Amino acid sequence: MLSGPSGVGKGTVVAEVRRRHPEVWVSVSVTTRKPRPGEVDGEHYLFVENDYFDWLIAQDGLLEWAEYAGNRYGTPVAPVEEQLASGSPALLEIELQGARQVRDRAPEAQLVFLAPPSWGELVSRLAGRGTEAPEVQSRRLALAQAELDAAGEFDVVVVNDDVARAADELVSLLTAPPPAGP
Ligand SMILES: Nc1nc2c(ncn2[C@@H]2O[C@H](COP(=O)(O)OP(=O)(O)O)[C@@H](O)[C@H]2O)c(=O)[nH]1
Ligand SMILES: Nc1ncnc2c1ncn2[C@@H]1O[C@H](COP(=O)(O)OP(=O)(O)O)[C@@H](O)[C@H]1O
Repeated sequence: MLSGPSGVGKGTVVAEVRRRHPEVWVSVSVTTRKPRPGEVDGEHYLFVENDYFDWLIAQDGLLEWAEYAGNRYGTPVAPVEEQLASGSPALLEIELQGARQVRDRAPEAQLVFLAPPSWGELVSRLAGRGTEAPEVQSRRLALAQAELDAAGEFDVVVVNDDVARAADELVSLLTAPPPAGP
């Protein structure tokens, strides 16, 4: 499971993992957020209405869900269970509250935190992406500060200095998790 502050490069690193290792299975989340230009329904997210999200919660259809910066995001449980039953790992890209829920529900899950090389680099990546208005960026950066403070809750911290290197490190963690600590 991969978490990290907005703009650190989670989407970019996961896309690189898929490009290099098409065999890696990545969960597609549902969200009430509106698609950004270039985002494909069913590929990046399943974009849904609030009512449908409520229905999924009522059906126990989500492994975890959270509200983040004014929108809701959740992991459909059935595909993840199917994937794990097949004996192969599942990669979930989710935010901190969701990561905590998964940790409580599945203590064997491996939690990976993607960290920026520096705070300044995070700010400039988020601004450079240019998909959010400045006030939305500020909101996400305030959340980012809290997320960085929680990095110690994760099993592994991967620094996204270089996309290819970070993607390789993530794949090696998926295929050969480190031994459990004491
Ligand atoms: N809890 C939870 N968080 C999710 C899920 N899918 C995406 N997220 C997180 O929601 C946050 C906002 O995602 P998004 O709006 O796509 O912005 P971006 O990560 O900055 O590109 C990010 O931290 C994602 O990792 C999910 O299924 N559950
Ligand atoms: N290792 C990297 N070095 C430089 N820029 C990066 C790197 N990883 C991602 N970026 C850029 O940072 C911005 C945010 O990346 P994105 O994947 O959208 O982040 P997240 O999904 O964590 O919000 C994008 O413009 C992306 O091209």
